[in-house]
Parts: sequence; structure tokens; C-alpha cells
Amino acid sequence: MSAAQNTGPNSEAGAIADGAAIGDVNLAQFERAQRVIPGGVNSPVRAFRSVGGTPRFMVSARGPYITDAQGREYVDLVASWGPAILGHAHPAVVEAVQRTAANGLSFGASTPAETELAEAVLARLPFLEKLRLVSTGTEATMTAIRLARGFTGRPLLIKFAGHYHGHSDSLLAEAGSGLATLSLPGSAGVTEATAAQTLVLPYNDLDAVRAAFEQNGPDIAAVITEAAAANMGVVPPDEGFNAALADIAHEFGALLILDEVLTGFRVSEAGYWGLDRGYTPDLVTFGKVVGGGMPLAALGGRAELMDYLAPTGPVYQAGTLSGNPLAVAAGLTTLQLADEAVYDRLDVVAETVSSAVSNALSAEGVAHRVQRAGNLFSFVFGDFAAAPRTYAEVQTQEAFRYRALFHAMLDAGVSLPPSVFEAWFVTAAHDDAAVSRILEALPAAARAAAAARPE
Ligand SMILES: Cc1ncc(COP(=O)(O)O)c(C=O)c1O
Ligand SMILES: NCC(=O)CCC(=O)O
Repeated sequence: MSAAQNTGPNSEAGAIADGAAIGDVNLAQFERAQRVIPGGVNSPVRAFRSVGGTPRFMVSARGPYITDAQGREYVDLVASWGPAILGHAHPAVVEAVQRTAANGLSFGASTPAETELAEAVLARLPFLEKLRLVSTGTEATMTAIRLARGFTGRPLLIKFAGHYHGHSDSLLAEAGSGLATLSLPGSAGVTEATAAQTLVLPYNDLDAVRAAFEQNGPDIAAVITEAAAANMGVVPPDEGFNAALADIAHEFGALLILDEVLTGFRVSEAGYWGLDRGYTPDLVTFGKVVGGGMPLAALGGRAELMDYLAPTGPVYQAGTLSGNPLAVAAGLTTLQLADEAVYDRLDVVAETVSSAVSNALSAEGVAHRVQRAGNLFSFVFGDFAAAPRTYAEVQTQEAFRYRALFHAMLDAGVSLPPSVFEAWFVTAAHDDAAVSRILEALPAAARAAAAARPE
């Protein structure tokens, strides 16, 4: 038996006798799900495709821990892919959602609280003047692009290889996240005409950006960039890269869309822009933390631009559940609680865990580098003379070592992102006990990574 704890019977999962599982509950759940849900999952990154094995079906989570259908508890370093900066089921967030739910789940009408949330977001990034709430990060970036095209009257978009901005048609070319994990260059079902309107450039390559603008300048509506790339593993922007993007885009009359869906309110109170400052993007997209674990995302910009959205402007965007009261309550409470102490703790946990993983790998002679962007981090495996700066570089790594590390940690009761191309997410609820459990699991996991061979 692993170090993972068995927290006892679970009525949803079936009987567990004397702390020992009868059969494998996760496997049974996965087989059942696969019969009725494509691949058994509602988002491909959950499917363990690149690490192999059976995805865990989760039934509860609290603080830094998450519990699967078999009753095993794990220290969680996925944090719902980012939102849970306060830890899971923070009592104040749960209470706010419960209190709000008692008054109705959805009105399809404006609420006072959504204005409060907009004010709270705008106060954190003072160059933003207006905010529109949507339900997913995908909608936020999709809308930002439509708005940029509507505002400039231009068709083309620049994105960077390895960046992921959700699954709208224009943004799936050479995308990170699940497409990196599954080695997909793009998606079937996106027409050639749509794909041709997205120019994909290497990340951290300003010469390529300038050349693209010199060639196509009058047709380029916007450049979209992750504020710090974290969907090909973590690859931070070069010093001054985001600022230079703003300068080049503006020189050619195009907009800069800064995608803070993953980094926003996670790496600092003002997102990655808060660590980077000194430049002004035209549109900023948010998701994950801003919804506090509920389906909510947003895009913001200066008033002149945002008022181009319907009903004041000609660019249409809408949503039955946009600004949903429960999601707004969760997001607002999360932002209110995310004070300096929270960000300090996130930084301390990120530093402690990333250093410990690196030390454990080094002790076993596993060549690797730690990649960091604020409190987000990941590891590249192999002999890299310098930190990788592009998608092409991270794709050359020894991903099979991560597979071994991932499974050894999972067996020991630590849940890591199931792909080498994803960031590790810490929470402020990772207390010393949770961190110790991670550290205890590391030596054996590093040995497994050292022993791993390509399949
Ligand atoms: C940078 C970035 N943009 C956009 C998205 C899409 O958000 P969602 O999954 O909520 O549609 C994600 C993550 O999923 C992301 O990491
Ligand atoms: N970093 C990748 C994500 O956050 C995506 C989650 C999903 O698509 O389910």
C-alpha cells in the first residue's frame, strides 16, 4: 500500500471494506464513463493520455487535499488547473456560494454583485476601464479576438507556438495544453480559411514578430500572448518581451491581447502583468481564479474599446449564464481573500516544492531544469544548456521521465498535472504537513525518473 491515505467508505463509489479496495473503483468508473462520455472525460487533459494509467475520479477536495472515488487522499498540485489559490472548498467561498444559492441560481438579468466584481478586477489593473463577464477562458479570448477584428477592421491574428488560449477555432493552431500532450498540430474541423487567418510565430522571437508585421502589417488585428506561457510547461517571456510586443503592435495599428486566464490573480494580485508592468496591453483576458472555482471568466480593456461590444457597439457577444450569481460570489470572495499573505504563501510553497523536486532529481543524476514564472513552475527533462524559450525546444525533452515521476508521486499520494506540458499549481492552503508529504514522496519518485526508459 502506498503512503496515500484511505479516508474510508464512500457511498458514491461503492463499498470499501477494512481500508482495502474491492477491485479498482477508479478503473470501474473510467470504464463506465468511457461508454457514455468520449474518452471517459469532459476535457482531454484529464485522460492521462501521455502518462498512461487510469485517471482518478474525484469526489471531494478540501484545502490542499483531494480524494478519489476509491477513498484515497492526495496532496493536490493541480488545484483544478489553477483556480484554487486559497485551497479547495475554502469555508468563506463555500459560504458565499451557499448564501447566494438560497436566493436563486440564475436570473438572466443584471445583479449588483457583478458590478462589484468588475470593480474589484479593474482596481487591480488600473489601465483597464471596463470588464465583460463570460463563463470560460475560451469565451474570453474568442471575444477578445472578435473585438480586436471588429475594432480594427482587420482579419489576421498573431499567436505563439505552444500557447494555449482555449478551444475556439482561430486559436487551436500549434497550441499547448492538451494539444501538446496529444502531439496534435491543430484540430480537425477548423476550416483552412479560418486557420489561414492565424499566423503562428515562435515564442520569445521579436525578430519574427517584426517580420510578420512588416509583411502583413495593415491586415493584422492583434497579437495574443499568454502573459507568461504555462501550457507547454512553464516558459516565461524574455525580459521586456511583452512590452516590446505592445510597442510593435501599436506601431502597426494593431492591438495586444494579454491572456491572463491562467496567470491572472494567481502569480500576483495583478497577474503576471503585476510582475512585469511598464507596458499597456489593449485587452486582457481572465479566467480560473477570477471565478474562484466556478465557471466564470472575463475580458477587460479601455472604455473606447470595450464599448465596441453590444449593446453599445457592433461586436456581438452574449451569454445566458454570463455573470452567474454563484460564480460571481465565488470569484468576488476569492479576490477579497487573496491578500499579500496568500501570495507570500504561494511563493514560499512554490519555491520549497520546486527546489525540493530539483534537488531530488539532481541527487539521482536526472538532467533537468526548473522553469518558473512567479509561483508557477514545471520541469524540463534532459540536458538543456540554457532554459528553453520556445515550444520547439521543450518538445525535445525526455518526457518519459515525467511519466515515471508522475506515477511514483501518485502512488505515494501526490497528484501532479498529468502531462509534462502543464504547470504545477500550488495553493495557499499547502501547509507544512501537506508540503512534507510531497517532500517525503520525492526520493523514490526521482529514482523512478532516473530508471525510466523511453517506451
Ligand atoms: C492561458 C489560457 N487561456 C485560455 C484558457 C481557456 O480557458 P477555459 O479552459 O476556461 O476555456 C486556458 C486554460 O484552459 C489558459 O491556460
Ligand atoms: N493548462 C491547461 C488547462 O488549464 C486546461 C484545462 C482543460 O482544458 O481542462
